Amino acid sequence: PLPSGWIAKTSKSHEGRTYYFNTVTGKSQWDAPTSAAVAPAGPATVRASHILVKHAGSRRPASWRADPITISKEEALEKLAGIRRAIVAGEADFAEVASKESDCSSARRGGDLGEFGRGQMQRPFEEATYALKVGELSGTVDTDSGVHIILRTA
Ligand SMILES: N=C(N)NCCC[C@H](NC(=O)[C@@H]1CCC/C1=C\[C@H](COP(=O)(O)O)NC(=O)[C@@H](N)Cc1ccccc1)C(N)=O
Repeated sequence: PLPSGWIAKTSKSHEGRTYYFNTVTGKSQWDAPTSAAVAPAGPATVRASHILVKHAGSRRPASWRADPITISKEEALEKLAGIRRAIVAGEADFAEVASKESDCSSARRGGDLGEFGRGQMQRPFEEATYALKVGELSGTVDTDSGVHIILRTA
């Protein structure tokens, strides 16, 4: 059997040759994976809150806060850096700032996204969250939705 996370697939472009696809990392390879090759999966689910600042390049440049959202990505990064500094300095409470500033519908829950497992969030968001210890605050994380800071809560 294949190590967990891997599936065998039949290649369409190489006369039906079998190849191997890792459903966690999205990697494909010709040779059968050995168990050492499996990426560390980490816990089945994590819980996090986030603050999302969208910008003109966001995949959906609109939110409960503003429609349309027209600030540039640079401005969004500056805004988020200011928010992060205030939180780290203890001058602002994460949930309070999320409820006022986050362009995600989770704003109404203080940024709380609830629990999620691998494969649910956009990859950069997932990787950043799984890399955090519980209670740790991420740096700025870039996804197609915009720029985020993430607080891992479980
Ligand atoms: N709990 C889930 N599985 N819900 C589906 C998540 C879909 C996932 N979302 C993301 O990866 C980013 C990072 C976190 C939020 C988010 C994006 C957007 C905002 O960006 P936009 O889509 O306008 O570009 N907010 C959401 O999705 C919200 N439903 C998240 C949420 C809100 C309230 C309660 C729980 C979850 C994706 N694969 O696109």
